[in-house]
Amino acid sequence: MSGEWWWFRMKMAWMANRSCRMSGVEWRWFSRPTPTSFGRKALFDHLKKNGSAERLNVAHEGVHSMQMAEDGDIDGKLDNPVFELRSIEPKVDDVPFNQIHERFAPAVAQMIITFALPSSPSRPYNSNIGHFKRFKGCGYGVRMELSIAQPDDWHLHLRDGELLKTVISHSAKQFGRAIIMPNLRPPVTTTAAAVAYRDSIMKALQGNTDFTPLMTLYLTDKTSPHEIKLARESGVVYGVKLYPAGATTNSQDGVTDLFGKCMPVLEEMVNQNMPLLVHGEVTDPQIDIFDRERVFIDRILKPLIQRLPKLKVVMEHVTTMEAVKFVESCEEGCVAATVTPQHLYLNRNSLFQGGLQPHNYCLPVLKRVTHRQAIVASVTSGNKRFFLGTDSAPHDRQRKECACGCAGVYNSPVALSIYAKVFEEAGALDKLEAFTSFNGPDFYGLPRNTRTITLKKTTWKVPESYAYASGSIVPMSAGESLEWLPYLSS
Ligand SMILES: NC(=O)N[C@@H](CC(=O)O)C(=O)O
Repeated sequence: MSGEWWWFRMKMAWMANRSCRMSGVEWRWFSRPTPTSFGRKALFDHLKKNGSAERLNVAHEGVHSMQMAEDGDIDGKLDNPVFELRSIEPKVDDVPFNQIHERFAPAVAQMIITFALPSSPSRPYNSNIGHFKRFKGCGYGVRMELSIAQPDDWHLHLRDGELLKTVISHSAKQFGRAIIMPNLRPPVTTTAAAVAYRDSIMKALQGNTDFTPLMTLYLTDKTSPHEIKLARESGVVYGVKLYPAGATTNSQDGVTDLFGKCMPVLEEMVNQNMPLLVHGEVTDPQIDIFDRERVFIDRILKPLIQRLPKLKVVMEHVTTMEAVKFVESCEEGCVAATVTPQHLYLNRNSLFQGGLQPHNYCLPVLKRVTHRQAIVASVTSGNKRFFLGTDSAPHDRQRKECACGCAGVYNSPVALSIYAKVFEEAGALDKLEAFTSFNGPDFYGLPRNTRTITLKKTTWKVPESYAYASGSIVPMSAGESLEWLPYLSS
């Protein structure tokens, strides 16, 4: 090769319904010139002659994309690429191509693999190199991208004032819509307050109308059934949040008498098909903090659902195997759950590793690894009852790193990268899109987003903090390297 880097990109539309004919494909690409070198046409003629039917399917996909690449979106020249493609038997010393298939094929709307064919080290070789090892004796890289329907965030704390202005873009850059939690000070207890809060969010968005806040009301013992009617009529309120009084940040005005004073409101919510969004922890000081979710299910959630089987309920930020089992046992479409990045990715060791870690402290608190594993198993199984809800909950650094630190993990900037990582590690990237982008709107009876977002498998470093006028916020995984960087298509 002529002292240049050769790039070509093979773009495979591995749609779900095409995946089976890909099965069993085993390809490796060798970049170095070998005794038999081919131009592009010769390569595919060769494939036709030597490949099996399945292999030819792959080759045809390849032909399309090479032509697309030639049309100019590729970095480099393709006039007469010289390379050899060999089919090989499974085995040997590096990651086989069929792992790409195993991990991605059923899933992914689209995957782009970039092979860099270096003949000179003059260009940086390691940019965009994915997690695939280089093949022995030859250099090339693989770049991967997942394109999925744009996700929504079904549990988000945006706060107000300066904090709102600081965090809003992190959500609006990635998510189409978000359920906005009402635990401000004072809490958003009326439709009028929800409308006003929505206005301030829209203002903070500074003209970005692609992001839609879905407002919620904060349930109290005093909420009236009439307020639920108003909420429904407003067209901007999508749920009512139940905070047991004292359970978490800004919950002091929450509910103390669910089965008494709140019952008429809950009945009206059934009439209005208005979902109840539940912070599922008891506040009984006798109950160990790690058991509060489990006990809540027995004492509150099960009896509630028995009394009002048609009430739509979202168990927010599930953290235990009991919670996922319970949600799985309920009627699909009636009871669902949001799942945060931290409860899928961390366990309670992360609170204490190397000293107290306040930025991993949230409520419900992180649990044992066995709970995390159970949540991962349910969510990555493709169960429609589970969907993305970050519970991203920013607090000023000083309010986290102090003698009595607030609960809440700020995860908006890293959420999609972490979800993708968890699904990838579970071998379930094919289930990611339903979790991030389909199950939520389906449950809420809203249309799925039509835009797409691309997650690029490239390493990026999470900032240590985000500064704002009165302080700074420390994100989840601050300073760590992550992959799967999201880009919204314009
Ligand atoms: N998750 C948290 O730890 N904190 C949330 C409240 C909540 O959802 O519990 C917050 O508003 O800070």
